[in-house]
Amino acid sequence: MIEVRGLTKRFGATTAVDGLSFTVRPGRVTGFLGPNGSGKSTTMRMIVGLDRPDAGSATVGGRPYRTQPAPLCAVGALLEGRAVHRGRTARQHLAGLARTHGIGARRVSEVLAMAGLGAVADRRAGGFSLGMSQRLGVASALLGDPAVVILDEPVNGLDPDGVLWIRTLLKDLAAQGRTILVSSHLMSETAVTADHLLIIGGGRLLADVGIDELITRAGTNRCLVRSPDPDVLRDALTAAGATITSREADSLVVEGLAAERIGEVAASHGAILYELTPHRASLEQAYMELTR
Ligand SMILES: Nc1ncnc2c1ncn2[C@@H]1O[C@H](COP(=O)(O)OP(=O)(O)OP(=O)(O)O)[C@@H](O)[C@H]1O
Repeated sequence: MIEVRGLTKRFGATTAVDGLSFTVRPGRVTGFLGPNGSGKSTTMRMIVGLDRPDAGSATVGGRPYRTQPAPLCAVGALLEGRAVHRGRTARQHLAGLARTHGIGARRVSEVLAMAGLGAVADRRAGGFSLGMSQRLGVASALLGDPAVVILDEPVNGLDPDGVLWIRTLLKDLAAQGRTILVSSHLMSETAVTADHLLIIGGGRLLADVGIDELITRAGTNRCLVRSPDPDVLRDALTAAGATITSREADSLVVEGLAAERIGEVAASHGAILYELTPHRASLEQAYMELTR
């Protein structure tokens, strides 16, 4: 568990983080969302003791990061601009970190494989692409088998393969009961992986909310419905209280009814469904409205 209370950081006249309080719980992926410059990195840096707060506190598993006896085993963090000695190989880099915590060579090989770096483990990290460097950063974060994982924009620089890898990894880590905090400035990316969202703007908390609740709260319950019986469906859904905002050959955009209810209405009228997709654009809209 991560607990942040009244956290504040100023850089000269800029208040980067402004009285932030939130709790990040285990067993789920928490997305830390906000536009560029909203204070995500600064918050994460304060959680792991790299920046000193002007006010407030952050604890991991009940104690400040700086007082953790074996920090790598308590918190795994990937932060922007993490330094890797360019002349060292990926394995040497990890082995160096491992030595500071009495972690063995076997765990180094394990995290190299987990990060998909097995084949390049003995190449110099200086020649790594941005995506490979990100993978090495994630491998470093997981080295100590930490209960809490903090990743700052891990998708940056990853190819589609890498993006899929990180999504699956985050979900697996959460399913193992770990606490996962992952930042992004993109709702579309976060919505795929996160169960819960912390949305910030101007260093302040705008929302601490489950993804499903955000959709409901935004009141933009929109679904794309494809069917060979669009006329039957249009009439039945309208009668059930929905608004049809668009109609094409075999598809309808339906507002005001949850996907489950649309399915029930279709079944009770014997209408075949080819597709029933809750609109992710509505999440994007809710995010834009919150952070405007
Ligand atoms: N070391 C620093 N010195 C001066 N200003 C800083 C420093 N670090 C951050 N800031 C400022 O604090 C604010 C918050 O920055 P931060 O990097 O935490 O935001 P962010 O949400 O992580 O943005 P991004 O998505 O662009 O990384 C910005 O206005 C930034 O310019």
